[in-house]
Amino acid sequence: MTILALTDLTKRFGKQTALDAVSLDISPGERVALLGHNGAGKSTMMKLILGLLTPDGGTVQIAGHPPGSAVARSLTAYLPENAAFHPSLTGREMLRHYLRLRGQDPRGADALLEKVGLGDAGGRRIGGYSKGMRQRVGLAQALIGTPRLMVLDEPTTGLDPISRRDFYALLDELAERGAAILLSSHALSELEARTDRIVVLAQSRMVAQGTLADLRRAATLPLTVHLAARAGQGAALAQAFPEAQAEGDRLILACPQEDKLTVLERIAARRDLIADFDLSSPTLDDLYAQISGRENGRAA
Ligand SMILES: Nc1ncnc2c1ncn2[C@@H]1O[C@H](COP(=O)(O)OP(=O)(O)OP(=O)(O)O)[C@@H](O)[C@H]1O
Repeated sequence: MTILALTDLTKRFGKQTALDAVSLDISPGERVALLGHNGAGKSTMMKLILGLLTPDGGTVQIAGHPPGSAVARSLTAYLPENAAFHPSLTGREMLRHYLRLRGQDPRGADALLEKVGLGDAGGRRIGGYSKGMRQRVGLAQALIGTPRLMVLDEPTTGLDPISRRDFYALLDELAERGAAILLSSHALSELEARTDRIVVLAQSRMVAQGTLADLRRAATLPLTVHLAARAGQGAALAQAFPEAQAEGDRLILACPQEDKLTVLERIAARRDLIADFDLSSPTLDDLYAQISGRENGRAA
């Protein structure tokens, strides 16, 4: 089953193509990260999904319904990049208002506040909230009802590290209950363990998509091997791995994916010289830099 289906979705603003024939399906329980440089088309894609913009080509379907329709709206929750709230209302009053708008019992406000860690601040005016607290009000608003699709535009901007961790834990919980989640972010390192699939937009086109493992396989980036010599064996180790770079008393070796086993065999064969070693895969930052760099090069 698919909750969100984009087919050849295209949007132009005058001569500027903001989104170019993007197709994407998201299933219940999937957490998908949308990455792309400024102006790549992420917000445009989200606005098309919400029915706030009309496409120039292609289609959007939310559980089979057109975006902006009553059913699609009841299934979709949205957290905009800079959620704005009435500063003179308290967090509780604001959420009661949103609950009423969505035809729900306003007494649910306290449970929502509790859920996003604002249980103690519900009686204070939003004007006095920090940026992170306002972001949490936005998240609480997005949790009203039982959204099947959550569209979150840079939701962790302004959140401190603990709040980010709590935020992703909440997303995990929602995904476990079957919500499909599409979130954009520039904070790549925090997405590595927290999303099931990564979609990369560049120059308005989708240039890569897959799990982190898929992207790693498709990339030509090497793994990095760190070797630490046994006492007094630094020079001998450097001779055994002449292609490595020395950094203090450690050696750093770039290891192409296809040579992984060969390099491990060489390490095992020289265990007399090696006290310890580490093997690290390219990070999402490395992969993203490679993918978007490649595309920028193509566009130049
Ligand atoms: N209302 C609009 N009118 C004209 N051009 C627009 C409009 N909205 C977006 N664009 C253009 O479409 C392109 C994609 O913009 P979009 O806001 O979707 O990018 P983004 O990936 O969300 O960027 P950011 O990371 O900066 O939020 C940009 O070139 C932008 O200038």
